[in-house]
Amino acid sequence: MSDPVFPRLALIGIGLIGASIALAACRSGAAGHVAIHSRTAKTLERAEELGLGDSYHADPADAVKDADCVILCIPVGASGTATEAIARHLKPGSTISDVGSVKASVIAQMALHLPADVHLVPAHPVAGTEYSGPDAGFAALFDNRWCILTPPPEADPAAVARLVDFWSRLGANVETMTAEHHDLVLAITSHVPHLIAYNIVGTAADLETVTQSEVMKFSAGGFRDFTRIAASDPTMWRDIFLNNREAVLEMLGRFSEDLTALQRLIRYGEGDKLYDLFARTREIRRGIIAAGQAIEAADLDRPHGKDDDEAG
Ligand SMILES: NC(=O)C1=CN([C@@H]2O[C@H](COP(=O)(O)OP(=O)(O)OC[C@H]3O[C@@H](n4cnc5c(N)ncnc54)[C@H](O)[C@@H]3O)[C@@H](O)[C@H]2O)C=CC1
Ligand SMILES: O=C(O)C(=O)Cc1ccc(O)cc1
Repeated sequence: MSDPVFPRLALIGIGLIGASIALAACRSGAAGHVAIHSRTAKTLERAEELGLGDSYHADPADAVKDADCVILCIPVGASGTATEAIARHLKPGSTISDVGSVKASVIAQMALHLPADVHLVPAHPVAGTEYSGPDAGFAALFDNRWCILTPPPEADPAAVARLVDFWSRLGANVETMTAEHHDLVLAITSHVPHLIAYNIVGTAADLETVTQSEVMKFSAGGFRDFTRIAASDPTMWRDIFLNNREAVLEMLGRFSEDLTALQRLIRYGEGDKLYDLFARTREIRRGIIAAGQAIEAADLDRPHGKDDDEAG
Protein backbone atom coordinates (compact mmCIF):
# COMPACT_ATOMS: atom_id res chain seq x y z
CA MET A 1 0.00 0.00 0.00
CA SER A 2 1.41 3.43 -0.88
CA ASP A 3 1.92 6.23 1.66
CA PRO A 4 -1.18 7.95 3.01
CA VAL A 5 -2.19 11.14 1.22
CA PHE A 6 -3.08 12.59 4.63
CA PRO A 7 -1.15 11.21 7.65
CA ARG A 8 -3.94 12.55 9.87
CA LEU A 9 -7.55 12.98 8.65
CA ALA A 10 -10.37 14.46 10.74
CA LEU A 11 -14.02 13.79 9.96
CA ILE A 12 -16.60 16.18 11.40
CA GLY A 13 -19.90 14.23 11.31
CA ILE A 14 -20.01 10.46 10.94
CA GLY A 15 -23.21 9.56 9.08
CA LEU A 16 -23.51 7.71 5.75
CA ILE A 17 -20.84 9.77 3.98
CA GLY A 18 -18.42 10.27 6.91
CA ALA A 19 -18.52 6.55 7.76
CA SER A 20 -18.01 5.57 4.10
CA ILE A 21 -15.00 7.91 3.83
CA ALA A 22 -13.53 6.39 7.04
CA LEU A 23 -13.98 2.84 5.71
CA ALA A 24 -12.72 3.63 2.19
CA ALA A 25 -9.71 5.55 3.57
CA CYS A 26 -8.84 2.57 5.78
CA ARG A 27 -9.30 0.11 2.86
CA SER A 28 -7.01 2.10 0.56
CA GLY A 29 -4.57 3.50 3.10
CA ALA A 30 -5.34 7.02 1.82
CA ALA A 31 -5.31 8.31 5.41
CA GLY A 32 -3.05 7.37 8.31
CA HIS A 33 -4.84 8.25 11.54
CA VAL A 34 -8.60 8.92 11.24
CA ALA A 35 -9.97 11.21 13.99
CA ILE A 36 -13.76 11.37 14.32
CA HIS A 37 -16.05 13.98 15.86
CA SER A 38 -19.82 13.73 16.13
CA ARG A 39 -22.24 16.22 17.65
CA THR A 40 -24.07 13.55 19.66
CA ALA A 41 -22.50 11.14 22.17
CA LYS A 42 -24.72 8.31 20.89
CA THR A 43 -23.42 8.55 17.30
CA LEU A 44 -19.81 8.89 18.49
CA GLU A 45 -20.20 5.74 20.60
CA ARG A 46 -21.72 3.88 17.66
CA ALA A 47 -18.83 4.97 15.40
CA GLU A 48 -16.41 3.57 18.00
CA GLU A 49 -18.37 0.29 18.27
CA LEU A 50 -18.17 -0.04 14.49
CA GLY A 51 -14.42 0.68 14.63
CA LEU A 52 -14.69 3.39 11.98
CA GLY A 53 -11.69 5.45 13.11
CA ASP A 54 -8.56 5.61 15.26
CA SER A 55 -9.69 8.26 17.77
CA TYR A 56 -13.08 9.67 18.83
CA HIS A 57 -13.62 13.22 20.07
CA ALA A 58 -16.63 14.89 21.70
CA ASP A 59 -14.91 18.27 21.14
CA PRO A 60 -14.41 19.12 17.45
CA ALA A 61 -11.33 21.21 18.36
CA ASP A 62 -9.60 18.03 19.63
CA ALA A 63 -10.50 16.10 16.47
CA VAL A 64 -8.96 18.66 14.08
CA LYS A 65 -5.80 19.26 16.14
CA ASP A 66 -2.74 18.46 13.94
CA ALA A 67 -4.98 17.13 11.13
CA ASP A 68 -3.58 17.44 7.59
CA CYS A 69 -7.10 17.39 6.20
CA VAL A 70 -10.47 18.06 7.82
CA ILE A 71 -13.68 17.02 6.01
CA LEU A 72 -17.10 18.30 7.09
CA CYS A 73 -19.63 15.45 6.60
CA ILE A 74 -22.72 17.21 7.93
CA PRO A 75 -25.91 18.77 6.51
CA VAL A 76 -25.01 21.79 4.34
CA GLY A 77 -26.94 24.23 6.55
CA ALA A 78 -24.58 23.47 9.46
CA SER A 79 -21.36 24.30 7.52
CA GLY A 80 -20.90 27.82 8.92
CA THR A 81 -21.38 26.94 12.60
CA ALA A 82 -19.20 23.83 12.32
CA THR A 83 -16.38 25.78 10.61
CA GLU A 84 -16.56 28.54 13.23
CA ALA A 85 -16.13 25.94 16.00
CA ILE A 86 -12.88 24.53 14.53
CA ALA A 87 -11.35 27.46 12.61
CA ARG A 88 -8.91 28.57 15.36
CA HIS A 89 -7.69 25.01 15.88
CA LEU A 90 -6.81 24.11 12.27
CA LYS A 91 -3.15 23.34 11.48
CA PRO A 92 -1.51 26.02 9.27
CA GLY A 93 -1.06 24.64 5.74
CA SER A 94 -3.75 22.00 6.21
CA THR A 95 -6.72 21.39 3.89
CA ILE A 96 -10.35 21.82 4.85
CA SER A 97 -13.02 20.24 2.68
CA ASP A 98 -16.62 19.04 2.81
CA VAL A 99 -18.96 16.63 1.02
CA GLY A 100 -22.05 18.82 0.72
CA SER A 101 -24.54 18.40 -2.12
CA VAL A 102 -24.54 22.20 -2.63
CA LYS A 103 -21.32 24.15 -3.15
CA ALA A 104 -21.61 27.97 -3.50
CA SER A 105 -23.53 28.46 -0.25
CA VAL A 106 -21.25 26.07 1.68
CA ILE A 107 -18.13 27.90 0.42
CA ALA A 108 -19.63 31.25 1.49
CA GLN A 109 -20.50 29.88 4.95
CA MET A 110 -17.06 28.30 5.49
CA ALA A 111 -14.87 31.06 4.00
CA LEU A 112 -16.30 33.56 6.47
CA HIS A 113 -14.51 31.85 9.37
CA LEU A 114 -11.33 30.38 7.86
CA PRO A 115 -7.82 31.70 8.53
CA ALA A 116 -5.73 32.62 5.45
CA ASP A 117 -3.15 29.84 6.08
CA VAL A 118 -5.64 26.99 5.55
CA HIS A 119 -6.57 25.61 2.07
CA LEU A 120 -10.31 25.40 1.32
CA VAL A 121 -11.01 22.73 -1.33
CA PRO A 122 -14.72 21.83 -1.37
CA ALA A 123 -15.88 18.45 -2.72
CA HIS A 124 -19.07 16.55 -3.52
CA PRO A 125 -18.99 12.79 -3.96
CA VAL A 126 -21.97 12.14 -6.24
CA ALA A 127 -22.75 8.83 -4.57
CA GLY A 128 -25.15 7.93 -1.82
CA THR A 129 -28.24 6.08 -0.71
CA GLU A 130 -31.50 6.91 1.06
CA TYR A 131 -30.02 5.65 4.37
CA SER A 132 -28.39 7.79 7.08
CA GLY A 133 -26.15 7.39 10.10
CA PRO A 134 -22.85 5.56 10.75
CA ASP A 135 -24.35 2.08 10.25
CA ALA A 136 -25.26 3.00 6.65
CA GLY A 137 -21.63 3.57 5.59
CA PHE A 138 -19.73 1.15 3.34
CA ALA A 139 -16.23 1.21 1.84
CA ALA A 140 -17.31 0.67 -1.79
CA LEU A 141 -19.75 3.62 -1.89
CA PHE A 142 -17.44 5.80 -4.00
CA ASP A 143 -16.14 3.10 -6.38
CA ASN A 144 -16.54 4.26 -10.00
CA ARG A 145 -18.66 7.21 -8.90
CA TRP A 146 -17.90 10.87 -9.58
CA CYS A 147 -16.45 13.21 -6.98
CA ILE A 148 -16.70 16.87 -8.04
CA LEU A 149 -14.18 19.34 -6.61
CA THR A 150 -15.06 23.05 -6.71
CA PRO A 151 -11.86 24.86 -5.64
CA PRO A 152 -12.11 28.66 -5.57
CA PRO A 153 -9.95 30.33 -8.31
CA GLU A 154 -7.25 31.27 -5.77
CA ALA A 155 -6.94 27.70 -4.35
CA ASP A 156 -3.44 26.27 -3.97
CA PRO A 157 -2.88 23.77 -6.88
CA ALA A 158 -0.85 21.44 -4.63
CA ALA A 159 -3.70 21.27 -2.08
CA VAL A 160 -6.20 20.56 -4.90
CA ALA A 161 -3.90 17.82 -6.28
CA ARG A 162 -3.72 16.16 -2.83
CA LEU A 163 -7.51 16.03 -2.58
CA VAL A 164 -7.79 14.67 -6.15
CA ASP A 165 -5.32 11.96 -5.11
CA PHE A 166 -7.29 11.23 -1.91
CA TRP A 167 -10.66 10.79 -3.67
CA SER A 168 -9.05 8.71 -6.43
CA ARG A 169 -7.63 6.39 -3.75
CA LEU A 170 -11.18 6.11 -2.34
CA GLY A 171 -12.26 4.75 -5.76
CA ALA A 172 -13.88 7.86 -7.24
CA ASN A 173 -13.44 9.52 -10.64
CA VAL A 174 -12.63 13.15 -9.93
CA GLU A 175 -13.74 16.18 -11.92
CA THR A 176 -13.26 19.89 -11.20
CA MET A 177 -15.71 22.72 -11.95
CA THR A 178 -16.90 26.03 -10.50
CA ALA A 179 -19.28 25.94 -7.56
CA GLU A 180 -21.94 27.84 -9.53
CA HIS A 181 -21.84 25.37 -12.42
CA HIS A 182 -21.97 22.44 -9.99
CA ASP A 183 -25.09 23.86 -8.31
CA LEU A 184 -26.88 24.31 -11.65
CA VAL A 185 -26.01 20.81 -12.91
CA LEU A 186 -26.94 19.12 -9.63
CA ALA A 187 -30.20 21.08 -9.42
CA ILE A 188 -31.52 19.27 -12.50
CA THR A 189 -29.77 15.90 -12.08
CA SER A 190 -30.34 15.40 -8.34
CA HIS A 191 -32.21 18.12 -6.46
CA VAL A 192 -35.32 18.54 -8.66
CA PRO A 193 -35.69 14.72 -9.03
CA HIS A 194 -35.73 14.42 -5.23
CA LEU A 195 -38.32 17.21 -5.01
CA ILE A 196 -40.49 15.38 -7.56
CA ALA A 197 -40.22 12.19 -5.49
CA TYR A 198 -41.14 14.00 -2.25
CA ASN A 199 -44.08 15.61 -4.06
CA ILE A 200 -45.52 12.53 -5.76
CA VAL A 201 -45.33 10.40 -2.60
CA GLY A 202 -46.98 13.25 -0.64
CA THR A 203 -49.72 13.64 -3.26
CA ALA A 204 -50.47 9.89 -3.32
CA ALA A 205 -50.60 9.78 0.48
CA ASP A 206 -53.07 12.71 0.54
CA LEU A 207 -55.48 11.29 -2.08
CA GLU A 208 -58.91 10.89 -0.52
CA THR A 209 -60.10 8.27 -3.04
CA VAL A 210 -57.03 6.04 -2.54
CA THR A 211 -56.45 4.50 0.87
CA GLN A 212 -53.02 4.23 2.51
CA SER A 213 -53.20 0.45 2.22
CA GLU A 214 -53.77 0.69 -1.54
CA VAL A 215 -50.71 2.98 -1.86
CA MET A 216 -48.65 0.25 -0.13
CA LYS A 217 -50.28 -2.67 -1.95
CA PHE A 218 -49.95 -1.37 -5.51
CA SER A 219 -46.60 0.38 -5.20
CA ALA A 220 -44.65 -2.28 -7.11
CA GLY A 221 -43.89 -0.14 -10.19
CA GLY A 222 -42.46 3.34 -10.76
CA PHE A 223 -44.04 4.66 -7.58
CA ARG A 224 -41.92 2.29 -5.50
CA ASP A 225 -38.74 3.87 -6.95
CA PHE A 226 -40.07 7.27 -5.92
CA THR A 227 -40.74 6.07 -2.36
CA ARG A 228 -37.09 4.98 -2.05
CA ILE A 229 -35.87 8.45 -2.96
CA ALA A 230 -38.56 10.11 -0.81
CA ALA A 231 -37.23 8.16 2.20
CA SER A 232 -34.00 10.25 2.12
CA ASP A 233 -32.99 12.23 5.20
CA PRO A 234 -35.38 15.20 5.79
CA THR A 235 -32.78 17.49 7.42
CA MET A 236 -30.24 16.94 4.65
CA TRP A 237 -32.77 17.64 1.89
CA ARG A 238 -34.37 20.62 3.62
CA ASP A 239 -30.88 22.15 3.78
CA ILE A 240 -30.15 21.34 0.11
CA PHE A 241 -33.28 23.11 -1.15
CA LEU A 242 -32.78 26.15 1.08
CA ASN A 243 -29.11 26.46 0.10
CA ASN A 244 -29.52 25.92 -3.67
CA ARG A 245 -32.67 27.99 -3.89
CA GLU A 246 -31.97 29.93 -7.10
CA ALA A 247 -30.78 27.03 -9.27
CA VAL A 248 -33.58 24.74 -8.02
CA LEU A 249 -36.24 27.40 -8.72
CA GLU A 250 -34.77 28.04 -12.19
CA MET A 251 -34.83 24.32 -13.08
CA LEU A 252 -38.24 23.86 -11.50
CA GLY A 253 -39.58 26.67 -13.70
CA ARG A 254 -38.38 24.89 -16.84
CA PHE A 255 -39.71 21.58 -15.54
CA SER A 256 -43.18 23.09 -14.92
CA GLU A 257 -43.28 24.53 -18.46
CA ASP A 258 -42.39 21.16 -19.97
CA LEU A 259 -44.95 19.43 -17.74
CA THR A 260 -47.65 21.85 -18.93
CA ALA A 261 -46.69 21.06 -22.54
CA LEU A 262 -47.00 17.32 -21.79
CA GLN A 263 -50.38 17.94 -20.18
CA ARG A 264 -51.57 19.55 -23.43
CA LEU A 265 -50.25 16.64 -25.55
CA ILE A 266 -52.30 14.23 -23.44
CA ARG A 267 -55.38 16.48 -23.47
CA TYR A 268 -55.33 16.83 -27.28
CA GLY A 269 -54.38 13.19 -27.93
CA GLU A 270 -51.06 13.98 -29.64
CA GLY A 271 -49.73 10.42 -29.48
CA ASP A 272 -46.90 10.90 -32.00
CA LYS A 273 -45.37 13.71 -29.98
CA LEU A 274 -45.67 11.72 -26.75
CA TYR A 275 -44.02 8.75 -28.48
CA ASP A 276 -41.15 10.93 -29.81
CA LEU A 277 -40.41 12.29 -26.34
CA PHE A 278 -40.50 8.87 -24.68
CA ALA A 279 -38.22 7.44 -27.41
CA ARG A 280 -35.74 10.29 -26.81
CA THR A 281 -35.72 9.79 -23.02
CA ARG A 282 -35.20 6.04 -23.48
CA GLU A 283 -32.05 6.84 -25.51
CA ILE A 284 -30.82 9.12 -22.71
CA ARG A 285 -31.20 6.29 -20.18
CA ARG A 286 -29.35 3.88 -22.50
CA GLY A 287 -26.56 6.45 -22.92
CA ILE A 288 -26.18 6.79 -19.14
CA ILE A 289 -25.94 3.01 -18.71
CA ALA A 290 -23.39 2.72 -21.55
CA ALA A 291 -21.27 5.55 -20.09
CA GLY A 292 -21.32 3.83 -16.68
CA GLN A 293 -20.14 0.57 -18.21
CA ALA A 294 -17.32 2.35 -20.04
CA ILE A 295 -16.10 3.93 -16.77
CA GLU A 296 -16.22 0.56 -15.01
CA ALA A 297 -14.28 -1.13 -17.81
CA ALA A 298 -11.61 1.61 -17.77
CA ASP A 299 -11.36 1.35 -13.98
CA LEU A 300 -10.26 -2.28 -14.09
CA ASP A 301 -6.98 -1.01 -15.58
CA ARG A 302 -6.34 1.42 -12.73
CA PRO A 303 -4.19 0.53 -9.69
CA HIS A 304 -7.07 1.16 -7.23
CA GLY A 305 -9.59 -0.85 -9.29
CA LYS A 306 -12.02 -3.34 -7.74
CA ASP A 307 -9.77 -6.35 -8.33
CA ASP A 308 -6.92 -4.77 -6.34
CA ASP A 309 -9.24 -3.82 -3.50
CA GLU A 310 -10.71 -7.29 -3.26
CA ALA A 311 -7.24 -8.80 -3.24
CA GLY A 312 -6.08 -6.46 -0.44
N1 LIG B 1 -26.78 10.90 1.70
C1 LIG B 1 -26.30 10.97 0.49
O1 LIG B 1 -26.70 10.19 -0.36
C2 LIG B 1 -25.28 12.02 0.16
C3 LIG B 1 -25.04 13.08 1.02
N2 LIG B 1 -24.13 14.06 0.68
C4 LIG B 1 -23.89 15.18 1.59
O2 LIG B 1 -23.15 14.68 2.68
C5 LIG B 1 -23.46 15.38 3.87
C6 LIG B 1 -23.74 14.37 4.97
O3 LIG B 1 -24.80 13.53 4.56
P1 LIG B 1 -25.02 12.09 5.18
O4 LIG B 1 -23.74 11.49 5.63
O5 LIG B 1 -25.87 11.34 4.23
O6 LIG B 1 -25.90 12.46 6.45
P2 LIG B 1 -26.18 11.63 7.79
O7 LIG B 1 -27.49 12.14 8.29
O8 LIG B 1 -26.01 10.17 7.59
O9 LIG B 1 -25.01 12.16 8.75
C7 LIG B 1 -24.88 13.49 9.11
C8 LIG B 1 -23.98 13.68 10.30
O10 LIG B 1 -23.95 15.06 10.64
C9 LIG B 1 -24.26 15.24 12.01
N3 LIG B 1 -24.96 16.52 12.16
C10 LIG B 1 -26.25 16.77 11.86
N4 LIG B 1 -26.54 18.06 12.09
C11 LIG B 1 -25.41 18.63 12.54
C12 LIG B 1 -25.08 19.93 12.96
N5 LIG B 1 -26.00 20.90 12.96
N6 LIG B 1 -23.83 20.17 13.37
C13 LIG B 1 -22.91 19.16 13.39
N7 LIG B 1 -23.18 17.91 13.01
C14 LIG B 1 -24.40 17.65 12.59
C15 LIG B 1 -25.10 14.03 12.39
O11 LIG B 1 -25.05 13.77 13.77
C16 LIG B 1 -24.42 12.94 11.56
O12 LIG B 1 -23.26 12.46 12.22
C17 LIG B 1 -24.62 16.31 3.53
O13 LIG B 1 -24.13 17.61 3.39
C18 LIG B 1 -25.14 15.81 2.19
O14 LIG B 1 -25.63 16.86 1.40
C19 LIG B 1 -23.34 13.97 -0.43
C20 LIG B 1 -23.50 12.91 -1.30
C21 LIG B 1 -24.51 11.87 -1.09
O1 LIG C 1 -29.92 7.59 -3.37
C1 LIG C 1 -29.95 8.29 -4.41
O2 LIG C 1 -30.67 7.97 -5.37
C2 LIG C 1 -29.14 9.52 -4.50
O3 LIG C 1 -29.40 10.33 -5.37
C3 LIG C 1 -28.02 9.68 -3.54
C4 LIG C 1 -27.41 11.05 -3.51
C5 LIG C 1 -27.97 12.04 -2.72
C6 LIG C 1 -27.39 13.28 -2.66
C7 LIG C 1 -26.26 13.55 -3.38
O4 LIG C 1 -25.72 14.76 -3.31
C8 LIG C 1 -25.68 12.59 -4.18
C9 LIG C 1 -26.25 11.33 -4.23
